[in-house]
Amino acid sequence: MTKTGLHMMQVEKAIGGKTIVHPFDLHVEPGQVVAVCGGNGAGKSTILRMIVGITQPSAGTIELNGINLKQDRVNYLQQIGYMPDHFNFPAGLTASECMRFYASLRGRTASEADEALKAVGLHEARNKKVSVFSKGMQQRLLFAQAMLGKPALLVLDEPTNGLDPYWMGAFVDLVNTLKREGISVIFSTHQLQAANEVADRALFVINGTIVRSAAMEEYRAEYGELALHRAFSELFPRERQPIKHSEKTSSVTVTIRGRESRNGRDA
Ligand SMILES: Nc1ncnc2c1ncn2[C@@H]1O[C@H](COP(=O)(O)OP(=O)(O)OP(=O)(O)O)[C@@H](O)[C@H]1O
Repeated sequence: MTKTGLHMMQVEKAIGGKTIVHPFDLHVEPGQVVAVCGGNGAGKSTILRMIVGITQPSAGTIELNGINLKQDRVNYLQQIGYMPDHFNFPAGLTASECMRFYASLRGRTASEADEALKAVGLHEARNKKVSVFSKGMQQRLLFAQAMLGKPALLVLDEPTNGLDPYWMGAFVDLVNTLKREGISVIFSTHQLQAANEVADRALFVINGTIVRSAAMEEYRAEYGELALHRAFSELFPRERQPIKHSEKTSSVTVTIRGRESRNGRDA
């Protein structure tokens, strides 16, 4: 039977002899929303960039709906929409021209491009040049291109950066709509409020190690409201300390310093 969702097994990244992301396992189910949280330079973007095939893992296996990234890259990538943390849009193009360009690259129609622009509230601004867009508008355009064609998995790097409170709320609504359609979403963020509101599961990354991965119910049971803010304050001071092997995980297996732990117990 085909495995559904995203499966990352013993994935790690080292550059020039330095480990940027320590080995970890992660499963994202269809329709599940996962937040990747952590401070600057923790390794969040590197994890996302490995999922979208921009950065090649040094070891491990990545599969989406049974398709292996390494063995069948084209079909694997067709299932993914990616929003990078920053991007230089082609100079001189309007929002509509940009979206139609992305749509043509992905074999999607102009009306799908228009629908995606509407979904992020850029329909009125469609004939404006992207070069005059505010940061928040550019973020929404990047989100729209990632959503094009409703891929199985959306990978969003800092999607809420630059969004005002209204669009932060709209982001939560949009993600919830995608989730209801069975689309999985994994996103990195420094803004724990957005993660609190929309995630089903949250990972905390410190110095390239996933120190905790748990369902939101688990965080809420432990910390109550604003669960991720409290979890972050508890985990963050440990940044310069050795990571203990007893870190709790939920259904995800996390490998810390080369040893494997499932649900907080040795596997
Ligand atoms: N190509 C590279 N060569 C060398 N080091 C790199 C490379 N890419 C990333 N790194 C390092 O890996 C670490 C993790 O970087 P990454 O961009 O994944 O962090 P991040 O959690 O997304 O940070 P931020 O929140 O600041 O965007 C950083 O120390 C970074 O300097």
